[in-house]
Amino acid sequence: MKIGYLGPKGTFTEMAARGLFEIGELVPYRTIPSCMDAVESKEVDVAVVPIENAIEGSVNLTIDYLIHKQRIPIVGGITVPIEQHLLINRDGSQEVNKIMSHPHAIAQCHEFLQKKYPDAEWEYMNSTGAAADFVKKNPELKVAAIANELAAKEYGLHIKHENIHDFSNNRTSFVALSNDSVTLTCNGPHSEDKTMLMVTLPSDFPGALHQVLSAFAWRKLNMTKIESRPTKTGLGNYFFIIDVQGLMDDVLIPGLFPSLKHLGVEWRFWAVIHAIR
Ligand SMILES: O=C(O)C(=O)C[C@]1(C(=O)O)C=C[C@@H](O)C=C1
Repeated sequence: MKIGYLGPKGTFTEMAARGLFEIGELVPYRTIPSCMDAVESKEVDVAVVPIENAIEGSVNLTIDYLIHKQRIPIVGGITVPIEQHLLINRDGSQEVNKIMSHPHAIAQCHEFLQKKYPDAEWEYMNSTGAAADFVKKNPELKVAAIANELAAKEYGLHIKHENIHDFSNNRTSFVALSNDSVTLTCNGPHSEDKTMLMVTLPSDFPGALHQVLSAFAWRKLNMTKIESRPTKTGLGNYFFIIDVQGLMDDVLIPGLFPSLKHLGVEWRFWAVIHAIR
């Protein structure tokens, strides 16, 4: 089995892919969309991409691409603890005037950067691994990467500052996308199993969202997230992403759908089965 992931080597997504699948060939892609396109063109059997970070919230690129471009089924998920380090070249300067990383990784370390490197420039990269790769390839520059321990090993970089993320409970959830049924490193139900629903209201009228949420409430469905995203059809047009605890085969979630239909709501759902870490 070929597993596409947001590369290059040494990203958190690689860690997630290794946690989700015991066997398979890992194929790195430069961006989240190219990784998802590779599933549709059958270059790979499955793609692993980040979907939500505990500090920064949703990975909008993944959600929007999943909804507007490639509606690939979610076949699994995993949540990975995120520990960020500041990496520099072993043979390079100890001085740092530029810090590179994925935007989420930079945002997760704002306090540290403000305190330790208030004058350093930031440069956003496609992934933490891409930043580490750049630092490795440019020893003459005074650059550092925010990335993980795997990247430090992979690119032979020195950890100048360890655990620089501002909040200790930093975690990111990743999903596996595939048109086929795949075998996950997963055994039985998990407390983080959830169903993700995309809900579009029939029209904008007072209480429309309240009516939809009532259908969840009286079934005692535990919503763990609700978020609005633009439909991209015009200013002020939004749909909702709703996460509900439990899987589709639970009795209560399928029972929700007739009510949504009655309210004229359009919906789409994905079951996110979590691998055991
Ligand atoms: O850059 C990486 O290593 C990724 O896997 C991407 C990503 C993200 O999209 O949020 C994943 C986990 C961390 O939160 C930082 C970056």
